[in-house]
Amino acid sequence: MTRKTLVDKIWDLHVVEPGAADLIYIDLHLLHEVSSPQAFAGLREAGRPVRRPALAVATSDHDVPTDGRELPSDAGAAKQLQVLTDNCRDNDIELHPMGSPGQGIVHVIGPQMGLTRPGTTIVCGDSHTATHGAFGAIAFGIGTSEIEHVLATQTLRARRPESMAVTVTGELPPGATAKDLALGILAAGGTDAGTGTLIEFRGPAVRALSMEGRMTLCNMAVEMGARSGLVAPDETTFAYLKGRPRAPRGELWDQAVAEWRTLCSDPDAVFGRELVFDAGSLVPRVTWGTNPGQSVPVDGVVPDPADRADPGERAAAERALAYMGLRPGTPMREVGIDVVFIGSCTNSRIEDLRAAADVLRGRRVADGVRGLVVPGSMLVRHLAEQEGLDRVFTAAGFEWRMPGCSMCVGINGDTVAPGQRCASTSNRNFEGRQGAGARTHLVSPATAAATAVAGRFATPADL
Ligand SMILES: CC(C)[C@H](C(=O)O)[C@@H](O)C(=O)O
Ligand code: SF4
Repeated sequence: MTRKTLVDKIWDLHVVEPGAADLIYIDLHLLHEVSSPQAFAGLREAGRPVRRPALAVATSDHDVPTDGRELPSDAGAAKQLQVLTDNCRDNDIELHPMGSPGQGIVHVIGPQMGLTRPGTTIVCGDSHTATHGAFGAIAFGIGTSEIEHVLATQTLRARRPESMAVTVTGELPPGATAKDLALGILAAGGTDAGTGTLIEFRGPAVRALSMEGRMTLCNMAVEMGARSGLVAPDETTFAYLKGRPRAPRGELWDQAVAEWRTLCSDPDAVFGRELVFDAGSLVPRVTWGTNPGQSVPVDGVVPDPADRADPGERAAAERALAYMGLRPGTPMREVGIDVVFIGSCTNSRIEDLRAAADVLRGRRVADGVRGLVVPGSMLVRHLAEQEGLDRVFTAAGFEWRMPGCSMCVGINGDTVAPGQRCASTSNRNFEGRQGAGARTHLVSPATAAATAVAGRFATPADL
């Protein structure tokens, strides 16, 4: 009887050469235009080919305009997209460029194609690679020199991460979503609770989440300082993957599922760290500060920094409130907003758009509010249009955009103006993230939609 965590089991299966940092085999390497150019340049200079081009898949997501233009107005962004195209062509790597049916945010297209699979190792030059962990994969972000190493060898030198268990007990109450759960766990544990670990999310409330909800949760594991997060695969995982274009078929499918069923932590596995969170009393949340751990219930108030005993925390809270332009004690429901962004690899999948559209059907955004819906991929956009969601959004006064990272990080030009307040379904509310001086409040898609209608923070139940 072993006492291994799921992370250790998957890791062990991938060790090519043990060491202080192991050399591990990488099953899937995802690429985008922002973090890959130098890695390809390094290979070229060294005269080395890409070792396993068939195990790499690239997409254009961060730089792409989402307003229908064919090229970014920024010359640097246009160049980056062209360089990715050239690198993929020269190295025989599958690319989903702007405008193509498979294009989308890298963390949205991997799962939707059935490329993201249980028990695999997945890397990408992007911190939110953790999203893929929802399928029971070890998936984490890497730096440029590591991208080059993976391209050249299909392996990576990496320290085995410590396993952390985040056990979510109880049941999510109606109205509370996976995003609220992620924000709740972050508020409870803080943004360093998982530093250096790989978090296994488990417990009944996690099992009850859809695959898309699990992706939202794992996406935000990195905001707890973790290298990544994962969820052991189960029937929900298999049902999601079955029939996807790149998923195994026929006999291979049956074999794969039989193998995937063995992927779980042993009952008495030892975790380096543990956090237990009760989902039973969770309500929709909204961030008030400048890190994702600083959130309160939507029916709460802006906290008072003076209540913090720790001087460092107090100073950080004061600084956050100054940046956010908020006064302690203000009910969040009285805080007016200028922009609502529904998108990003956290919340731009079809269930997210359905949740937002359900709230917006037959309603209008408040006067003066700008609303943007940016689907995570061309496929999500297409599915949404088939269901008529695009018409719900446009009738409500939202802009219906082309897929990409967009206002999550603002490098494609979709930004929030200085001093403006944005209710955003993304994962980071750092200073300047959505534009210089922009004030970001992280919320779920349902809360974002209700907030757009009310013009101030609101939940669907408030409308
Ligand atoms: C541009 C990219 C490397 C970056 C990341 O690593 O996460 C971005 O996706 C982000 O979310 O800030
Ligand atoms: S959507 Fe945002 S968080 Fe996700 S990869 Fe793009 S920029 Fe990063």
